[in-house]
Amino acid sequence: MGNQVPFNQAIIGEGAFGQVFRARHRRRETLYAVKVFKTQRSQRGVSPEVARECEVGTHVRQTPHPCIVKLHMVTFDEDLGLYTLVMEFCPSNLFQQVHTANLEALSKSTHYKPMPQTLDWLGQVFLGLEHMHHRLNMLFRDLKPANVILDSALCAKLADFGSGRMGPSAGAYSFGHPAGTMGYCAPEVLGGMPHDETADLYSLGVLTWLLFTGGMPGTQPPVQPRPEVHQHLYDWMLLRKCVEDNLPAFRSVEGAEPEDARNCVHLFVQPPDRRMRHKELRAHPLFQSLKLPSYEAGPTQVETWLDERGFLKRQR
Ligand SMILES: Nc1ncnc2c1ncn2[C@@H]1O[C@H](COP(=O)(O)OP(=O)(O)OP(=O)(O)O)[C@@H](O)[C@H]1O
Repeated sequence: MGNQVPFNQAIIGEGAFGQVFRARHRRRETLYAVKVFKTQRSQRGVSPEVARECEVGTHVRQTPHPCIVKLHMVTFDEDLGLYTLVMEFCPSNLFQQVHTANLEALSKSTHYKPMPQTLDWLGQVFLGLEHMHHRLNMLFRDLKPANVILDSALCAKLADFGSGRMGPSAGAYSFGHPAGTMGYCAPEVLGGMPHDETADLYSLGVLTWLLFTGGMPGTQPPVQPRPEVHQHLYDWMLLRKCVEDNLPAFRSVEGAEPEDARNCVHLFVQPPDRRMRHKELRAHPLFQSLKLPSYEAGPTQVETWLDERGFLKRQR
């Protein structure tokens, strides 16, 4: 990439703190995604949010995992005051997949049909979270479909560390506002209460529900605008009601029974002390057919498992 300046046409997207560009290596044909953080000229140094994202990114880069986006470089240019993350390029994400499946159902006046890879994607997200929680002692805190990106072999990877943090949280908001995204983030995070890895597992429950039903939590507008935390509790109650009443219905997915999926989501959307943890999820009937690599497995064994299931990107 050297001194190449990305063209406008190569912008992939924009987050609260930076833009993501697609870039091609000059000699090799490899594509990269480059996240460049916005800085304000008047400001001395970068914002604490950006510094946090880069700190978390640096840890992820040092101990990589096949189910977390590969970070090639985390750089800081002192003269320009510019932080940059260079990542592997992933052409799609779970939000796009669910959205497309919903549009297809609408256009054919039929019901949402989950992608056949659904269970594998959930297994991959689970492994990425397990690595973050237990190997890196880190919380992700913004698990949602748009932050699960898919590489060219359709392998799911966690991306966007802007809400991540090292270790559990005592509850206070780090940057004056709660981490995460409404509808997906656990009520205790939004309520400013202490939280740990079970907060990410709550979001995994929402993601599971979404992939199996195509539904969107919180899409029903509240009668009156509510403070954020009330809106979130409303989302939580709505989701629990949906799971209990089977609305919208859990659909069949290759290798998984809809009833197992519903039971699994139910165990995730409980209050934190009653939520399933990693060990229980590994033993849950929904995940057993995946034969997940053991917790002790290193990246090579995880790659072998991905290869056996048809999700390994071939190096060029
Ligand atoms: N490695 C990647 N490959 C391809 N696209 C990516 C990659 N990383 C991020 N993107 C895409 O770039 C866009 C912006 O991502 P980014 O993480 O900056 O922001 P966000 O999640 O949209 O917002 P925020 O950071 O405010 O939560 C998203 O559409 C995301 O899917």
